Amino acid sequence: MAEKSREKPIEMDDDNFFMSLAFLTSDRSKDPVTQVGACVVKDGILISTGYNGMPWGCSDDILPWDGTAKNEEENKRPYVCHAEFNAFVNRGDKDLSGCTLYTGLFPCKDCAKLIVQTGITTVVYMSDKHKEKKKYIIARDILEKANVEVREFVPTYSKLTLKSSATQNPFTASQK
Ligand SMILES: Nc1ccn([C@H]2C[C@H](O)[C@@H](COP(=O)(O)O)O2)c(=O)n1
Ligand SMILES: [Zn+2]
Repeated sequence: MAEKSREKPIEMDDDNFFMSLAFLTSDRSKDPVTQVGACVVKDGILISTGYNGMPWGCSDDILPWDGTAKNEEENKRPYVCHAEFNAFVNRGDKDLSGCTLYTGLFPCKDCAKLIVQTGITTVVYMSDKHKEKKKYIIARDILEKANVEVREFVPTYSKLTLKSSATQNPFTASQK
């Protein structure tokens, strides 16, 4: 029987791998506007993941996600646990000092404070779409003042496909 030809497995570096994992994690978020995923990594080993969502036990359907409600308390935004926050909570009792945080969206000021207090030393982000907003300007300042290394992730793959077959390498990636 002729052997099936297989694509050569790709060797994915940490940044591409863990940012892809952050994006895969973000898929679990119920926020129809912005799905954010984050993961915490130490020495190339995954410690924890998180995505944005309502606090445990609070229904996803009681408040509007789109920010259209007049009163702040009727909007989802102040209630949502951010992806980074959830990644910290989900770590259990693991020590985060010296870890790298991968996040799809630049952290807000509250998550920036947690980044510093947990001892995370590097933040890798993909989008900084809120950079003009006060809480993100403050976040950048907090991280800078606390000497946390912050860098933007620039993907080196143009496409990453996840196939649902357990018997094959489920990833195919196209190099740029
Ligand atoms: N670094 C971030 C920023 C935002 N989020 C969450 C919070 C909301 O569910 C959603 C969108 O926020 P917005 O863009 O409307 O300010 O993303 C997060 O998890 N991590
Ligand atoms: Zn946040």
